[in-house]
Amino acid sequence: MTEARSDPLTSEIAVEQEHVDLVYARLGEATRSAQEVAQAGRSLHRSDRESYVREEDGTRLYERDVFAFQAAKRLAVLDAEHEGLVFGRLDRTDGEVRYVGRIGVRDEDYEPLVIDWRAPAAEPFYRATPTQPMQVVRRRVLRCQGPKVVGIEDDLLDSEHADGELVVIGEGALMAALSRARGHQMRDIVATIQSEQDEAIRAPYQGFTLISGGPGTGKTVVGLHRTAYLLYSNRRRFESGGVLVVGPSRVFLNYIERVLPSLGEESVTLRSMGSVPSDVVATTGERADDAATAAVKGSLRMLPVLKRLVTEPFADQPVELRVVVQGQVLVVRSGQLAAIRRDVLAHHKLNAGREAAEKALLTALWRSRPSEVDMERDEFDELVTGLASFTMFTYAWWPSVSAPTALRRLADPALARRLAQGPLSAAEADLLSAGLADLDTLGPTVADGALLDELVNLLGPVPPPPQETETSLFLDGDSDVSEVVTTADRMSTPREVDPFDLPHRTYAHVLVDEAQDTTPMQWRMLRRRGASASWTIVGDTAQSSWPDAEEAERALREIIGTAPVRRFRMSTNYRSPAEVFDLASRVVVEAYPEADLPTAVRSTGVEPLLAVAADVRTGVVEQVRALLGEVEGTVGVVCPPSRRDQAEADLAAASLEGAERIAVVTSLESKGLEYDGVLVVTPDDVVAESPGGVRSLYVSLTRPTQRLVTLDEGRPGRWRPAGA
Ligand SMILES: Nc1ncnc2c1ncn2[C@@H]1O[C@H](COP(=O)(O)OP(=O)(O)OP(=O)(O)O)[C@@H](O)[C@H]1O
Repeated sequence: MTEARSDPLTSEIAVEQEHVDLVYARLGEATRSAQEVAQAGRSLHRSDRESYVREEDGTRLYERDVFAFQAAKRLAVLDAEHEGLVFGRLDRTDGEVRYVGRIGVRDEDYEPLVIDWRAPAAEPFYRATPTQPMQVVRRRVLRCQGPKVVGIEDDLLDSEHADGELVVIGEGALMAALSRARGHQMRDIVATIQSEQDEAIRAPYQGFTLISGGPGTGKTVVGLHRTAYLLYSNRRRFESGGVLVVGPSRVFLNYIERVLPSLGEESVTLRSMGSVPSDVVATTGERADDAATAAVKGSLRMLPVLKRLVTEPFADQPVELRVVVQGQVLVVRSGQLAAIRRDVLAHHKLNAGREAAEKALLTALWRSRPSEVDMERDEFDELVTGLASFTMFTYAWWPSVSAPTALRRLADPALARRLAQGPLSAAEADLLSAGLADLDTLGPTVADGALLDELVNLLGPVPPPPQETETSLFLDGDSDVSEVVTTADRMSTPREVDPFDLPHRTYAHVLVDEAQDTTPMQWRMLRRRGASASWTIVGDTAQSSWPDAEEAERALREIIGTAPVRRFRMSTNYRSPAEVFDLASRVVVEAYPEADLPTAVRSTGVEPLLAVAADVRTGVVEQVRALLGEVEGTVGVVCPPSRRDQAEADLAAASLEGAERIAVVTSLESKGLEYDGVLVVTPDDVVAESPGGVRSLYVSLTRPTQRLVTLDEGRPGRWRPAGA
């Protein structure tokens, strides 16, 4: 007892535990009572179908139900994460004490026990500083595991108003949070959001909010917390309209996917850039193209090529229409067919044009009839459209074309060269066709996604299939119809059934992370999903993998148009130790002097290790073994694409202790991620094999939270800055 009193941390924890217990007890009560009300409501409906719950009961039922449902949902997530519902406390100059948490909880008298972190009353928790204390004397961060308080970190903001009894513990929550080892998933920062981050999080939703800043400045977490904030402050708009969060890769999404649920938000669609078009095409991809091919596929110069592609007739299409009417042969010849095609495509998308094409064919046939054909126009049309030869012709001559079927055609080098003449050089056209050779076997690459999306837009949705019996009549066997949409295509594009429907899903808010990598074609794809949305765009041009930064900028400016723009710059690197970031920034400024360099706040006293090995494969295993011993958390092995699989196999074969903490990634895949220890394998190859060159190496070098090791082959690499 005396011992507990003499230890200020223990007694302060006990005080906070009391309040946290109160909150959990209240939540338990509310959950039970909501279940009872819901149960009562259900039996009311069951016992008397004609009667309704009285309005006010209904509202209460709704409120409690929602409250308990939300609370139960959030608690399930929090328990799994071992993080607390209540994480902050403010002691104010007027003596008021406010607790801040992931959701707001009130007691029976409607007095707040905890304030939702997104509520205006919680703002001083994030904005108050010693120079502008906003009536806050002490800011306290509680560290909880589930409902148990396990730690406290205080910031004294206004010592003048602190009375003698106020206990201040720890050196501040931020440093404590930053020095903790990382797991394989990103954690929320709700307890330690910094003032400049808070401003971006709470900015109004309208127009475009652009958040920039160097590596590790919290752009991603800020974007995600902003999403949670927008849902809280404008729930009706954003929950019904939908929020889309786009990240660079599937690996990245796995890394961030817990952040929003831990903040109580689950109604958000997360998509990797490769899977954005999954609402309109069945197969999407995460494969990367090589640097040069990606540059061609991502460029706006692809647009005229795709436009030509959709109007280009298939090689095996019939060249002449012949039907027999009243014993007379009527013919529409190839020149006339071409004119009809041009005319219909001037007014219709290909997949919406068959009906108009049919009408034009009927008119052409009608005009060509000899005088022996003796019938009215209506009768003539009915007769001709009932002829198998006519229907078979129209399906073969005007097939419905799916986007993958169209894109696949560009794998033919001769066709690619012909259609690309002008916008692309012959060498670029060859890269394009070679880059589509694996489309059928391996599926699309990330860059193909935007091309497929553009094609869906140009072709229009594939119309519904004809009746089953007709399908087998016209689709089986005949080589003329080999390019029409296959049954597999049809089944795989279930959304493309209503020709009048907008094929793309649209959203009320779009968050684009790592936006510096978004190619112009991808911006077009994203814009279709957010035509009337507000946007948050997060990025750092110094980390761009896109070779033509100016073209990407132009594409973004075009999306923004005249909409209001708000800009925020994050200035502090919370991830990398100063020693690591110093090396990384020297590397990037040599090639990219305008890089926006943040200030690293933490120092570990350990310089990066620049190692050289005669044999890279054994070197990798040795260095990873050492790193596993030096850091508690994750170890990332960042490789050039050509060495990734080998490194993974060698590390698996070595069966190192702690192997579950290792992740092997390419420099491109390491975008947005972080590890406690990082080994960058052959940095010169990272530069040579990545579209962004030195900028991609900069990304790799800025992934560690603790230790950085680089490994050169044979001798010190050319990438090293002078003096390193
Ligand atoms: N206020 C904060 N409190 C605690 N940790 C923070 C804070 N801000 C950022 N961090 C941590 O810093 C690290 C980097 O954050 P994040 O990945 O969002 O940065 P980024 O700017 O997106 O980086 P990059 O551009 O390199 O991808 C994360 O571990 C994040 O949790």
